[in-house]
Amino acid sequence: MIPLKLLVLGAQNTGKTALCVRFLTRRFIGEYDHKKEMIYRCTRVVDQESVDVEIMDVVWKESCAGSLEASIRWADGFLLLYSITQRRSFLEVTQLKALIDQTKQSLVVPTVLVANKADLELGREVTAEEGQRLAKDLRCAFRELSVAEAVLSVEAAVFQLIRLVMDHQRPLPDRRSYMLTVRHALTRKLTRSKTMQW
Ligand SMILES: Nc1nc2c(ncn2[C@@H]2O[C@H](COP(=O)(O)OP(=O)(O)OP(=O)(O)O)[C@@H](O)[C@H]2O)c(=O)[nH]1
Repeated sequence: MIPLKLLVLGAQNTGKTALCVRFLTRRFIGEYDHKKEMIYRCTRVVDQESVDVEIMDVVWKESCAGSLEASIRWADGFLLLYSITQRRSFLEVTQLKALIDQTKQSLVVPTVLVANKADLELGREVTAEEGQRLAKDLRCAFRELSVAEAVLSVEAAVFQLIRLVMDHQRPLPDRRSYMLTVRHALTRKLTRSKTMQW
């Protein structure tokens, strides 16, 4: 089976490695000393289906635009991270998403925007509402969480992305998002024709 490829992206110090390690081992390890790009491999059961997953953790300092684009081309889905204690990392998300859309040449790219370090409320520089608004603007799902404190939220975010990718890879008429669009269009049409009968 071809593995499903996820890329974790975000500014420096947002918790990218912490999130990968948390998802794979369920443990939170405070400090990491890895200087190379890493690809983690695992198998998870999603909706009764066994799925092979590869997760790439890009080391920010090393990633020049060219290699970042190569990593984006490699990936099927994206976890875009920022830290709620670092407004700069929040502002960088827009640029990263633009690079993803441009590289993928698509406006529908499975992406979950993750606002990390929710345990550091005292140092908060970005509100949850701002995160939600940005996610909507950039056509992403949104999760605010703490990799340090909540393993279940980390799993939920990654599983949400896996489902988005699986849905995206289905033939068009089988996609949940496609079906929803059709359903909404039909409902609108029905409502209009009922209004006309009155
Ligand atoms: N309080 C808190 N600290 C966190 C959380 N997630 C990560 N950290 C800390 O934030 C720092 C950066 O975490 P990393 O996982 O190395 O971040 P990174 O994005 O991979 O960093 P680069 O590899 O430099 O790009 C570390 O000191 C982590 O312990 C969190 O949810 N809460």
